[in-house]
Amino acid sequence: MRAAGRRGQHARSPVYAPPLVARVGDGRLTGSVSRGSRGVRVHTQRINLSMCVSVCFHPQTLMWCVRSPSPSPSPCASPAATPLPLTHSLCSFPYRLVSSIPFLCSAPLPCSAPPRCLPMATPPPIPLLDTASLRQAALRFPPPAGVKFSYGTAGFRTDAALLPSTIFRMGVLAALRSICTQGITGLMLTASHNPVHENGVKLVDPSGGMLAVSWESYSDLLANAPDADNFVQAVEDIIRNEKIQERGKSGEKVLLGRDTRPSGQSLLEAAFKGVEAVRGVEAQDMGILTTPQLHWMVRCINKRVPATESDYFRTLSKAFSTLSDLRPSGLGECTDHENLIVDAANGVGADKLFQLQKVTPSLRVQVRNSGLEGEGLLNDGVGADFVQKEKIPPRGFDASSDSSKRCASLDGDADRLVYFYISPMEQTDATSACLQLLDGDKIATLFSSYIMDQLQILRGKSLLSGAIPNTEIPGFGTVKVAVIQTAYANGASTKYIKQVLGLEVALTPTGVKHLHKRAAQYDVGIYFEANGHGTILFSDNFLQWLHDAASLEEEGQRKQAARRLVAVSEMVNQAVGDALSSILMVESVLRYRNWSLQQWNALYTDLPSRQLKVTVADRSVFKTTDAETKVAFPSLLQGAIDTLVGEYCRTLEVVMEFVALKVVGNFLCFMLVILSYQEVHNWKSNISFGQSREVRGRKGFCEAIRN
Ligand SMILES: CC(=O)N[C@H]1[C@@H](OP(=O)(O)O)O[C@H](CO)[C@@H](O)[C@@H]1O
Repeated sequence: MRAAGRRGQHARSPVYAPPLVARVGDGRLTGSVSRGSRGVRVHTQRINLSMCVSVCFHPQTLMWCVRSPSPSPSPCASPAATPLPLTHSLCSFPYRLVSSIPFLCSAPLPCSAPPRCLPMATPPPIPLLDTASLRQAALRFPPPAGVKFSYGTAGFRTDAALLPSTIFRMGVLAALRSICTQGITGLMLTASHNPVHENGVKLVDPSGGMLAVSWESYSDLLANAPDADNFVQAVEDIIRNEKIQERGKSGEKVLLGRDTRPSGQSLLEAAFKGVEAVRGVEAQDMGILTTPQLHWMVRCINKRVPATESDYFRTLSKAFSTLSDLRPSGLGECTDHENLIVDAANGVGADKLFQLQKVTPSLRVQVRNSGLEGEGLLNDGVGADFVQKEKIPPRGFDASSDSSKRCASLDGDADRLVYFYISPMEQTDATSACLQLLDGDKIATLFSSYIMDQLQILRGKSLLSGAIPNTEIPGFGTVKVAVIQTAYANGASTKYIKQVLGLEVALTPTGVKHLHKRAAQYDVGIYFEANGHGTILFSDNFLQWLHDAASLEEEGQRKQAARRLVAVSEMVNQAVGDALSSILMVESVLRYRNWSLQQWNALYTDLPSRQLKVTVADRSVFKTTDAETKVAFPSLLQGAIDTLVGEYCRTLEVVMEFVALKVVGNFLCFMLVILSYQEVHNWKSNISFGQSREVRGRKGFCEAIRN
């Protein structure tokens, strides 16, 4: 908005550094203040309101005035309206002062007649975009020919060389999302567990969670626009569709993070250019981070709590110490004298673990596969995905010298965690050593049993009094607790959680966005995918009660249990699954129980299973239902799978749970059945799974499922 004052001695000299922010209706009004010959003026940067206003500040009376943009050069010619005191809530208008500014200046009253507020029928459009420069910027990042981008379970992921246009465009989208939600968003450059030559992008909503599902189609739309003109058109469509023009405030920002991939730096440039192509939105480089750290920062910054990387480490470390201090007496010394050996997948988790360890001396960790020269490539024969799928030790681990040791694996961006140990050869019937995997399911049961213990204490019951579903706690009421899993969960874990812990288990499709959303419906929602993604969520209501109980209860067991749960809520990432905070949680629970990995593993025995992955020409052909446990299309497929499963059940005497079908949307993933796209298309004419070329081409279907 144009400043009204004549240029004079004081014209445009800034008076206040702090930004001035007033909330107006559902928009926010932000401006800087300067002193002109007519007094002190507030220059608004952006207004998206049902009425268009400027704000001026009456220095002698400490008054605010709000007026319409003047059609004449002299706004003071407008009829008078009563100025409103600074401290006034401005409620005669739909205005609320959200931050006041210190009064520093005493210039003369600017106008003889204060201006008035004048509603305007249609606000003039405030362009977010300079379409010409957006087009110009987009021209610098042309999309690769013949590539179709598809927003997968958690964003885009492909060969890094193909990504600059997509990253630029996701920068634009993250900026639009920031304006639309009036919050700070995030953009993480990572391809997680995928090979080092790939990269990708995950977008973070102001809640700290994944990008809203309703915006995923915009991502596809932008990423696949064939040229700059179509891209600009698509951006304008989104702005219109989401009515973004009317929502803007200032202070919109996108936090940018990246993992250690070499392609990260140049893709970061593309992301910067994308964000800054949207007027008024700032991009802030947060440096090299784990994916969960960026989610955590976005969540915290939007909640106005300290959100730097040091804050992250400090918060985790403090909660870990609290849990150590609250370890029940009488358990004796911890059995975990040995270091935990962590395979960091040659990724970002290694350095972050070093940093965490610096502020958490009682965490005894030895890091391997840290990505240093000579240690190997990111995710190559190492990391949580490798260990979980292959069930063999990662590179850098030796079956004999590391046997029985406490080990864990992260993935490349440290949002997955699995634990494992290698059984000594004499304890296995095989000729080679056997890796004992403690995957996301085992972690979920460990966490759930700990949470249930604490609830039992809060309930005033003995820990031995058995399963307590939906615990009634004096002073709070019923605490709704559930464990959220996907179709990949091992049936033995589900049975244990339901029957031994007495907890509800909910199934959702694969992808953190689904599990997280479901977990948030409970007072305590523990979610984990078998691959090691997961966390524990607490409802605001229950957390508030826990805080009160932790401070108000008399010294005793109940107070301790409340304090433990508060510490858990601070240590375990509330935005997304986080391998580093999950390590601290696992270590805390093992210390609390004085358990070794072997004792933890003995909670239940996994049913044997094998996961097979088949690349198909077009995964979108396949539709699943019942949280991905059944094929809905092609329609004959499920019947054939059932028949085949039935046959193998008979011949191999395998249990039904072993052969349940698991299908995932990102690629076609069967726990058991192998088929190819071509075969699905020939389905009606001659398909017989057991005889298919793919099946014969491997070591054989029977052998595959026996492993
Ligand atoms: C944040 C997120 O949703 N991550 C997804 C994604 O894992 P990444 O570790 O982010 O690659 O793909 C997995 C397999 O499809 C799925 O299990 C998981 O939930």
